Amino acid sequence: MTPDIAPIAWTGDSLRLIDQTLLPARLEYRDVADVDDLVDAIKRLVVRGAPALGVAGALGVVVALRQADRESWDATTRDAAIARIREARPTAVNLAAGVDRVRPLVDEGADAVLAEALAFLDEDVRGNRAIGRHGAAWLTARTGDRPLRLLTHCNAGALATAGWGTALGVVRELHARDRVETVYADETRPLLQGSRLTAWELEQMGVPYYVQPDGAAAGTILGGHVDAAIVGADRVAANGDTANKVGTLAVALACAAAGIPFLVAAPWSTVDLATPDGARIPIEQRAPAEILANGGTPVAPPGARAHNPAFDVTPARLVTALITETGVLEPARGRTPAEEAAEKRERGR
Ligand SMILES: CSC[C@H]1O[C@H](OP(=O)(O)O)[C@H](O)[C@@H]1O
Repeated sequence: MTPDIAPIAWTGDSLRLIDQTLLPARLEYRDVADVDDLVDAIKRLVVRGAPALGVAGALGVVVALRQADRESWDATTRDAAIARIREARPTAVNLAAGVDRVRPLVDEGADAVLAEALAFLDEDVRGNRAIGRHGAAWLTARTGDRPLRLLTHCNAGALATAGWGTALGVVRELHARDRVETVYADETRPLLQGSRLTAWELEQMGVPYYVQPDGAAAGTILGGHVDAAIVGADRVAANGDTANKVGTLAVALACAAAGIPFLVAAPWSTVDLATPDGARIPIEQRAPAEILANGGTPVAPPGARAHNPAFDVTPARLVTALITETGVLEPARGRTPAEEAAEKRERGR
């Protein structure tokens, strides 16, 4: 399925990425044919968002194999390069899962790996469309037929996936049904994925929205201006605890205090059953300069220290609904991904 906004694609020779650090001012692409380039692109968030990182990981193995052929790497050098891609960012389980999805095919060569990676890309887009349908159905079943006022945090749109989006995929589906009154998009300090990327996507969709400071979210929610919050995820633990962009926990707490739904939209590729709970999810700590400077200009005194976690963890008891491509589970009511996965396996037998 060809996505309308394709943040990641294979050109035949290289991995083509939308350079998300330049949006919304400039829509430019970066063609990556070198492992060092890809690791840099992942670390600098040229490509970002858990599902997008998964596909970048899978296609990144093709990049490594093609480079290994060009530069006559031995297997040890090749495997070390693949490991560097896999470990480029720690929190989104999708990156490792994407590499692991194609890793068994490495000895069959780049073409076999590419076929599997492109199948993975297509699965992600299809899954996101299903997430949109399941999320829209869950919300409309609980809110009647009035248009909804939604709140998002960070960017979980087409740009964060192989296409369509997860949290914004639900917004797109609701918008297609004329069920969105407005969206409050948290700007999402420090890298502004909300004001730069979510706002850009909402403009493309024609959805009315406000950009707001992250610190305004609780007041907007408790002020009665929001019917539901919907966010993405970078890793969902087996018990339903969810890691997402820093500031998400505050949104979830405000939703609980206001008695409105807090929804997480994520494909099963973001669920990590090997991680039992949120305490075991590795949280990426990013550079102090992202906090202490603005566009390279210091904003804090020279001696300032920074605490810059890229993510926080929302406990399952605050997650009203986890929207996946196979349906909706309700962790706050005790339904865990581990239980759901076990039942899916039983049904599959
Ligand atoms: C659809 S998952 C998007 C998820 O990833 C973002 O993190 P980053 O921009 O640092 O890659 C953020 O947590 C989003 O919710």
